Amino acid sequence: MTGVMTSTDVLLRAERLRAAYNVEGGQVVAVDDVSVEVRKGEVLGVAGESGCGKSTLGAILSLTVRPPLYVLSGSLEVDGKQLDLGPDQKPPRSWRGEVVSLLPQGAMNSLSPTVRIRDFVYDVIRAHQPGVRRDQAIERARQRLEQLDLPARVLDYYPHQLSGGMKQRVVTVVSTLLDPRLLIADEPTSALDVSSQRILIEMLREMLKQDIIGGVIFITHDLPVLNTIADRIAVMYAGKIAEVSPATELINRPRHPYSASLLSSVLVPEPHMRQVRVRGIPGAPPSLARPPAACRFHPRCPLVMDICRTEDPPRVGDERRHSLCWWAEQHPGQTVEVGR
Ligand SMILES: Nc1ncnc2c1ncn2[C@@H]1O[C@H](COP(=O)(O)OP(=O)(O)OP(=O)(O)O)[C@@H](O)[C@H]1O
Repeated sequence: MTGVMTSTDVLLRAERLRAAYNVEGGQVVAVDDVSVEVRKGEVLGVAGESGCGKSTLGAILSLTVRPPLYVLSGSLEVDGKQLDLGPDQKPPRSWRGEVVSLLPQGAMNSLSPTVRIRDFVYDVIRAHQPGVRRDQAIERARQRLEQLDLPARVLDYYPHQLSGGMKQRVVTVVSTLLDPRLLIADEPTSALDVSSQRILIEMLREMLKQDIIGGVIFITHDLPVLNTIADRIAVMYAGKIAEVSPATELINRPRHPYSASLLSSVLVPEPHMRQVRVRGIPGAPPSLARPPAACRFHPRCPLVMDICRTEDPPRVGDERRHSLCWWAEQHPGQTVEVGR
C-alpha cells in the first residue's frame, strides 16, 4: 500500500531519535537519527545483525531507557499523544504499560521459579495501578486468557509447570493486560521451536484483531520469522535504518545492499529463495564508538562507490518505503541482486 497516511491511520510516529550509552571516555551513539512510523493494526519488523541498535530502539520506544543509556533527542506520537524525548524530559509514568509496553528479550526466563503466575500478574498490574485489588487483577488476567483461548488454569501454575511456548504466550498476555496501543516485542520467538513460534505469532495477530493492542514492533535478527509476521520491515545497520519496506518487497526486491547481504546470509522459506546460496556477510558490523564516515556500510558494501566514502547517503523513497543509499539514488526503483 502506498500513499499519504492521514493522521488517523498513524499509530506511532517516532522522529529523529538519538540515544547514546555513556561509556568510559565518551559516548556510543547506538541509535542515530532514526524515524519510524507504524500504522494502526500493523506489525513493523526490525531486523539487523547483533549490535546494530535494535534493542536500544526498543528501549527508546517503550520508554524503558535507563543509565548508562540516555535519549539525546527525538519525539514520539502514539495514538495521537505527543511526547518530546531528551535528557531532561521525564516520560509520564502513565505511558508505560498503557500506551507503550515492552516484552523484553528473555522475558519468559526472568519469571521467578517460586512465584505462581497469578502472583506475577498481580505484581505487574499493581506496579502500574497501585490501587488494584488482587482478585481484580487475577480476574482481568483470567478473562484475557479466555479471550485468547488459553487455559485460565495456568494462573495457578509455577513457571516450571509451563512449556517454553506457553510461558512465552503467558508473559506476552501479561505484558499487554493494560491494553497498550503499541507492543514492542524484543526477540520474542528466538528461544522457541518452530511450532511455538507460529502459535505466538498467531496470538499476536489475534490480539491485533481484537484491538487488545493497536500495533506491534517485532524485533528479531531472524528474517524468515519476520517474513511470516511483519507487514513492513525496517533493517537497521550501525544505529541507523538502512531500509524500510513492505515485508514482501524487502524480502523479494531489496533496495539496499545491506538488506540484500542480510537476505543472502539466511535461508528464506520460499521456494525460489531456497536456491540462494547460504553465506555470511563478509566483515563485521563496525564499532558504534567509531562508526565509518559517510555511509556506515561502505567498508562491507559490494556496490560501494567513491561518494559512499565521503558523503552521507540520501534517503531515497517515501515514508513507507525508503533506503539510505547512494546506489539506490543512482538506480531508482531497482532491486539489489541477492547473493551477489
Ligand atoms: N550497556 C551498554 N554499554 C555500552 N554500550 C552498549 C551497551 N549496550 C549496548 N551498547 C552498544 O549499543 C550497540 C547496540 O546495542 P543493541 O543491544 O541495541 O543492539 P541489538 O541490535 O539489539 O543487538 P542484539 O541482537 O545482540 O541484542 C552495541 O553495538 C553496543 O555498542
